Amino acid sequence: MASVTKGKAREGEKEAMVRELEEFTILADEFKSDAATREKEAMMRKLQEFGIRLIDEFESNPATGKVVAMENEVMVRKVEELTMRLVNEFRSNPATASSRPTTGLRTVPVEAQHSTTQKAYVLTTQPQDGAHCQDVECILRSAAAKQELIEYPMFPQPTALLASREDDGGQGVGEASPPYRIAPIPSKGLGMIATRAIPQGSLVAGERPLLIVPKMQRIPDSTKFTSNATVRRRRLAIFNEVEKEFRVAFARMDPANQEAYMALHNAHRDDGSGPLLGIMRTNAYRVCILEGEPYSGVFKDLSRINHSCSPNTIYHFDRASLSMLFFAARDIPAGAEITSGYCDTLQPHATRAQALKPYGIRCTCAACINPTASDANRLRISHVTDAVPAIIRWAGKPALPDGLLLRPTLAMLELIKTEGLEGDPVYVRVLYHIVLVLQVLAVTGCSDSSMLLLVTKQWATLRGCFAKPDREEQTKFMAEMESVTTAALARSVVRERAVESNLQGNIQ
Ligand SMILES: C[S@@+](CC[C@H](N)C(=O)[O-])C[C@H]1O[C@@H](n2cnc3c(N)ncnc32)[C@H](O)[C@@H]1O
Repeated sequence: MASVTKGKAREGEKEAMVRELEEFTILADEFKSDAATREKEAMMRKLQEFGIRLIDEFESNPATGKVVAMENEVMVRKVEELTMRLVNEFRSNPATASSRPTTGLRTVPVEAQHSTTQKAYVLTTQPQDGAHCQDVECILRSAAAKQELIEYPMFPQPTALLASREDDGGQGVGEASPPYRIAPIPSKGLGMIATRAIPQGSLVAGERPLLIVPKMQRIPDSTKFTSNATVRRRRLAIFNEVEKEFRVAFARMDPANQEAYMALHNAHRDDGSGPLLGIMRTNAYRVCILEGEPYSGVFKDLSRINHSCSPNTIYHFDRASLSMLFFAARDIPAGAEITSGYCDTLQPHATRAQALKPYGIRCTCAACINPTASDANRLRISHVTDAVPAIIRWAGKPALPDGLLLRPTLAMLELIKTEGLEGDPVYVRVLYHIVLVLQVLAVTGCSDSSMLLLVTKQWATLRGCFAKPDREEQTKFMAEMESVTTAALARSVVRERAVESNLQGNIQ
């Protein structure tokens, strides 16, 4: 299996691999109901995580996935190891051994393994804070997931900007209203249009989902399969069961939210997905992780945002307000379409085109129409790595020229802007590199502080558009700042001494 992950696997091989991994997940569920020990449960979780990540990678990018090839290989080896252990345990476990055939995963009978006591999911309406039409219907895997959702610090906060239905009847005009309207876009269906200029870093929209569901559709405990059920049949059965689950949650939703949900686009009408699942699969954003499991949500307005390979937004899910926040990645003029990236926009055109297929999208943006130069640019941009250690080394060596790192980092920033990738984390990373270099130059008196202030402000604004850094990231950031400042001070002392000795030399 590892050989097909080396980047250039054919479409059929990838599909087979995805199908196999889906089966691992099914197997994982079956096994879970029999797992008696902690070790087995931990194994299951790991296996599922790897399975989910791999399926994600391969579905979104059939050539290499979003991760680099090395990482892919390591992941696949781990999945293989875990699966072997799992299957061996399965066979040697007296509770399951007799019912397990020895002919591989495809023919594993499911019916003998289901726990009838295990509850499949928990339905809850959150946050119930009194905001009209702003409650979110949630299908959660467990009561523990619900606890994790509602025990988040400061939960529930109001949404940052109410959706247009709340304050001006959806007209989208006036300063208090959202700066957008939903309108038809040629050859894209509906889309989101800026009704006024939105400066870089400003909030475009804050909206709670209509429905939150687990991202991975699992086989419910009640599902029965015959021992020779094909993958396709199992898949359809899963779709059916999920649709039933969704229907129960849908029935609990506010009628206005039900109407908004059913009005959304469905690109999965012909693949066996029911209407509720089809709409979820077309419109969902990943929202949060609960009990280690990713969840998706669909939105009345945000799900109208169309794809671009040069998106003009940055978004993250804010757990405290249970809402998705969209920000302008660059200045958005009034009348421009507001867009997001449905795929990894640093990947080449061919890979992006594959990832967009499930949405029925044939992208006609500038980077897709004329991909040769753009692919080369994006490849260069994707190679940007953490340059902080290099900056610290440069700062600590006063003999190295002042412009050594500034010129290439500024050039990279321009390249990212040319490709319209200000919404990608790489842009913030390069801004950070420039801030550090300018700091060193300012301390050594080699640049004026106005540029430093300007770039620092831009970096801080855009950094705030992404999810808050966790404690580990914050600690790393503080340590980096300290190292750069220390190196800059040492550099400036050496420079001052050199100037002094030059002066003395001139006087003598
Ligand atoms: C999440 S919906 C976006 C809103 C949708 N346009 C609507 O009318 O509700 C995704 C669907 O929008 C369309 N779409 C999104 N981005 C597009 C693009 N760049 N070009 C063409 N169609 C696009 C596709 O039909 C896709 O399945």
